[in-house]
Amino acid sequence: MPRHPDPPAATPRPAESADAARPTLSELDRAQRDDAAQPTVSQPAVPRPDAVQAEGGPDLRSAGWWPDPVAVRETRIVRFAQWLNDHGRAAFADVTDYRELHAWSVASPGDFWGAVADFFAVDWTTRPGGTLARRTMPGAVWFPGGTLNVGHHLLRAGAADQDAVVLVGEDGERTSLTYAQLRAQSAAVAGHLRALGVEPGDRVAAYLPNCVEGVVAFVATALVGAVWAQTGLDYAAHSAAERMAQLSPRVLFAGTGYRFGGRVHDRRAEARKLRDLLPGLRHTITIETAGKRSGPGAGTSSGSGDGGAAGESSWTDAVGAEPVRESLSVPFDHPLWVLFTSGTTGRPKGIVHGHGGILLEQLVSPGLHMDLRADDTFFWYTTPNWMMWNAQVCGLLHGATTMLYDGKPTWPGPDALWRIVANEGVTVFGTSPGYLEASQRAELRPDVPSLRLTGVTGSVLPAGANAWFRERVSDRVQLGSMSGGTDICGIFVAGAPTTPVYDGEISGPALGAAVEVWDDEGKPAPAGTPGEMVITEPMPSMPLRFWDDPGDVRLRETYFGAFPGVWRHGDLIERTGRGTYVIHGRSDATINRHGVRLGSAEIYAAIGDLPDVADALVVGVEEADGGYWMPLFVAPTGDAAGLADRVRRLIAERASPRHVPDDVIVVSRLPHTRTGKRLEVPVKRILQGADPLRAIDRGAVDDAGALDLVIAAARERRGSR
Ligand SMILES: CC(=O)CC(=O)O
Repeated sequence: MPRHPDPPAATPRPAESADAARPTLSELDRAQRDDAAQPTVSQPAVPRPDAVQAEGGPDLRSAGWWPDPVAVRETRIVRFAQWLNDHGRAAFADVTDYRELHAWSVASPGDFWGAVADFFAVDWTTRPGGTLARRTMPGAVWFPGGTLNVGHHLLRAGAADQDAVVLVGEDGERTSLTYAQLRAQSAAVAGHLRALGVEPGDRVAAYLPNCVEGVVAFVATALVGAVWAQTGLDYAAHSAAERMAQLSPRVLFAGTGYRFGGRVHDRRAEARKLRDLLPGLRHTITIETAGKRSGPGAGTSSGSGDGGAAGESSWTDAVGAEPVRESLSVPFDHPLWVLFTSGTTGRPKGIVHGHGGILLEQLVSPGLHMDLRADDTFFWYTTPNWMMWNAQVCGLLHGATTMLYDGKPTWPGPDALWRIVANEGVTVFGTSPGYLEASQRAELRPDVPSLRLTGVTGSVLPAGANAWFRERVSDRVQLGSMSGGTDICGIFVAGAPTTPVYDGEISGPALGAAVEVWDDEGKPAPAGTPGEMVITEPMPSMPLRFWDDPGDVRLRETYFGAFPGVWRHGDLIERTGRGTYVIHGRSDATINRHGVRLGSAEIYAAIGDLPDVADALVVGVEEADGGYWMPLFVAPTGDAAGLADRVRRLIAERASPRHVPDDVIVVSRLPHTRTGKRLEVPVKRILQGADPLRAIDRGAVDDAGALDLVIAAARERRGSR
């Protein structure tokens, strides 16, 4: 297979410098197929001020944030639209009009993704023979014949002496690597993997906290064409094995400990347990992470490195190995990593993504939607268990500095993440709605002058959090809510530098995402009516397959079972009259009370700023006798006297009397997935009679004791009704 020459030392190439002399991917593609024969999709639009006035549309004064018309001209998304016009690939009347750009991106997906590859100067080893050779779902064929390597792209864009990765620990310890160091270390670790006998397509597992070594290990794995799979070090060994044993990894990178909530958690024994639970494992590379100072006997024995049975080596051995001189060029659809679903419904499914699809998605989502550039410091609070870790590392594609934090977001106080933003000069910051709400409850006033964009994802951003952000953080900084998922390691709906932000709404469909809202019969739902979010055109980062799913049976069932040929994502979503979106929750957790569909998000939003509610969880349970029960669990911040009545009153006032739950049950704490998501579906299933051990993988829950509390409290209340 051809290889890229010497990628670890590659000189960064300026992005957006496509070679005009070569045939463009769209030209190649047009020769292969007739895009015009394909159906186009109806397009939602995000209105501009002039357009809105002309159409007598929504009152723009209700937009909480509006793009600066001068500043947008400098954004990458506008430069992309201008570039499309200049190269005759599109003919936009207004390059700052997001609606036009989006409509084009989904009417001609092959042209769009091909243009992305050219605009960002994707470094093909072998140029593909077209862009979208088969436009079907599942089974789309993207960039046939093209070969490349994501690892090479992660290393090429940053300046040698610029920080590539910075880790801040809970204790304030700071570790960093420049791009030159990242290149050198990942080439060496790649050499170590090769010396251990790792072949393209072999799996490399990681059991690590957030650490710079994890980034190096991932890049190294990609450079040799092996497949990365990671579970955070906070998972118990058997839960990590439930994910990774499916893959029979050859090599395991294992950390020794992590910090969380002011404590060091020594994980050496757990790592040893995991090693014994992975069939076919040949070698473990131990990385001394936060547990290194926690006692004697850290498992760092310098080992054989010979690829024999159960060898061991240290990180020092790995970075001291003979470096590879080149990355392995692999086909567009060569597997890059396996991401796992959160495991809240049965055994975690392994989602396999490819080099080319992830590269393109991660050029678009941070590069165009977040305007990420080489001079940015990009910090998204995440754990290695969540796809946002993968997305954040892809900030390297843009030459940015990627910030990692290992610890609790509210330790030693609720402002922990804001302090990192301030101290490190973070320019693009990502967090969860929950963190913003906690900041609001704590009445913080973060002083973060470096910030120019904040993103949130993971759950629904209530309108109150937008207003708080404007008043207490900045009215200059765009606060963009977005939603996509592990399934594509990317976004379906999001903001962009050219779109306004309306409180509690997501600004529009993401580029390349043909988002529609359908009713249960598969007909488009009118604006203002919640329905299923569907995607009607293929995207290159859709899963190549699920791990161990012969004939793609589970993959088809998961995404294409409801509407053949159309991706049903499982989100209950509404398109507003102005073309923005409101997500009401997961569609399988929808509350359907006496025929009225209610989104749990409206209930959370109604009580989100109540200072005495720390957390809430609502479910709707269809009962065996045909009845319907809707309990709301609340965890109080302090004294719970009178809380249930206050909660009921507020929901009736701010949502509607229909949203008032049948019961408000106060519990001391609530469970989530380890990525911070509410456990609506498993709790509902358990209350409907499912076996708790089958309804959820307890290892995927942050506090399994809290889950038991919720179930016991619910049963007790139901018994007394
Ligand atoms: C981008 C996302 O949608 C992240 C998530 O919620 O998993």
